[in-house]
Amino acid sequence: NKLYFRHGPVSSAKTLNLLSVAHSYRSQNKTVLLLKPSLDTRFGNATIKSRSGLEKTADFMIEDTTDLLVDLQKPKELHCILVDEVQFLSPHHISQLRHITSLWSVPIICYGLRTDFRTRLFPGSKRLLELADNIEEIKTTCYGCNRKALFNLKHVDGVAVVDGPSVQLGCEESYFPTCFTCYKKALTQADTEFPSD
Ligand SMILES: Nc1ncnc2c1ncn2[C@@H]1O[C@H](COP(=O)(O)OP(=O)(O)O)[C@@H](O)[C@H]1O
Ligand SMILES: Cc1cn([C@H]2C[C@H](O)[C@@H](COP(=O)(O)O)O2)c(=O)[nH]c1=O
Repeated sequence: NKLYFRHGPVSSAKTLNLLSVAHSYRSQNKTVLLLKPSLDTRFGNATIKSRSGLEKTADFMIEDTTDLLVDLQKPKELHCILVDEVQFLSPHHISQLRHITSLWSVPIICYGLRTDFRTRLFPGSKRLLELADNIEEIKTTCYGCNRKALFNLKHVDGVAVVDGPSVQLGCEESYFPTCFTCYKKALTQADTEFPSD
């Protein structure tokens, strides 16, 4: 059974896609487990919510200390596991998900960001790129033009930034999906260098 990584920039409808897949399984009386990192508290602890307004409750929250191979209980019948905000999981949790696909014979579909606002891979996303059978891009347009968005531009008080911690929960007021050209332009306007190598 396969491990999937469906990645896209902020606001590309990743959560909407996850909720739609969950709905499809459940409408066929199939069992899905919805997982998310406990770090993501934006919409209340166990809520998986899309900007479209749709939401569902997570079945299991993954803490830093969670041992998925011990703490996650397999239901009698299980057809799929869906994981939201997967960029916040540790590489170890990603490895454990990889093992669960074969131990439980179940597909696992992970949704999340590939890179942070500094253009760097999140550690969990890096591990997924290494371990996933299937890597799919969820596309959206740049907020500044009509090209495809690739990066996540962070604004603080309306000014583009590339400094600060990788993780800071937020919505449209902080992060915008952008193409390379608009990302670079916003940094230039803020007198900030493109992240160095
Ligand atoms: N008021 C709205 N009604 C319907 N769809 C919306 C609304 N606001 C945003 N959306 C859509 O929701 C999607 C993004 O939501 P979400 O699933 O939260 O994305 P992501 O998980 O990638 O951040 C976009 O496709 C956007 O067009
Ligand atoms: C780019 C970026 C994002 N985050 C946070 C902001 C949100 O809480 C989530 C992304 O949610 P979405 O459903 O994909 O919009 O991640 C962060 O902490 N650091 C970043 O660099």
